[in-house]
Amino acid sequence: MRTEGETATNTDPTGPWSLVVPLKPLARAKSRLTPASGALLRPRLALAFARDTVSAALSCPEVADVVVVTDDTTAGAALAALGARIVADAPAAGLNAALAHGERAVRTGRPRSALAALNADLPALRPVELSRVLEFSAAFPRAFVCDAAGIGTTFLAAGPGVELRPYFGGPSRARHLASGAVEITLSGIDSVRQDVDTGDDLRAALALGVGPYTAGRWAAGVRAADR
Ligand SMILES: Nc1nc2c(ncn2[C@@H]2O[C@H](COP(=O)(O)OP(=O)(O)OP(=O)(O)O)[C@@H](O)[C@H]2O)c(=O)[nH]1
Ligand SMILES: C=C(OP(=O)(O)O)C(=O)O
Repeated sequence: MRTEGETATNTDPTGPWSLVVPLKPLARAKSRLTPASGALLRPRLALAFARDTVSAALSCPEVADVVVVTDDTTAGAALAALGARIVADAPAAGLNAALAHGERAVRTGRPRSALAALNADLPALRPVELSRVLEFSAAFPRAFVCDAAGIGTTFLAAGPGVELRPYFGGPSRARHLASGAVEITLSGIDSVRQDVDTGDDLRAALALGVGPYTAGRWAAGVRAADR
């Protein structure tokens, strides 16, 4: 594990980043949130989280493009309107297959691109914090950020010409460490770590300060017009 103060092995700048954001169909997304949100609000919150995540990512000066891998047409249209490129989840074989598919889509067009996977459930994501993570990651072949719970992963980066090799899902922090990826232990990147799976996670994200889509959706709840 490397910390902020340690010497990096390669300080070459990697140039602009491509981010791959996976998103499950909204009808199935964020199922663990149902007890806190109710069944009607849950898919709308899942979309709001993705909009805030993609919007913050696109605001980072280091980010050249954001590729969203999803089969959800509603989410695809909403995220394309923000400036993301939408790629169908053609493998339909789960999260890591979707990320590998997104990686191929990026590298077909930009073979030497630095690339990172970023979960779509980071509604408090702050561009300045993601920028720090990208800058730090640029020094290593592969690097990751563990989630707020300290068990999973919210971000995994691969430098130019380096395969992403994602091992997301459940206790992925240990798998990413075992795979040789460097854990990013920067302080002050809470917004990059705060994924939202449960009601407690949502409360933590709201306390950090969520983006406008999530704030608006949470405040409005499920309006009569949405039913
Ligand atoms: N394209 C794609 N994205 C996925 C898939 N599975 C999970 N994701 C996305 O991967 C990220 C992390 O997934 P989770 O935190 O487990 O989110 P989730 O699957 O919606 O949550 P739960 O239903 O509560 O398990 C989120 O952005 C999900 O939308 C998949 O099979 N395909
Ligand atoms: C996708 C992951 O976990 P979760 O489903 O708990 O967000 C992960 O952390 O790799």
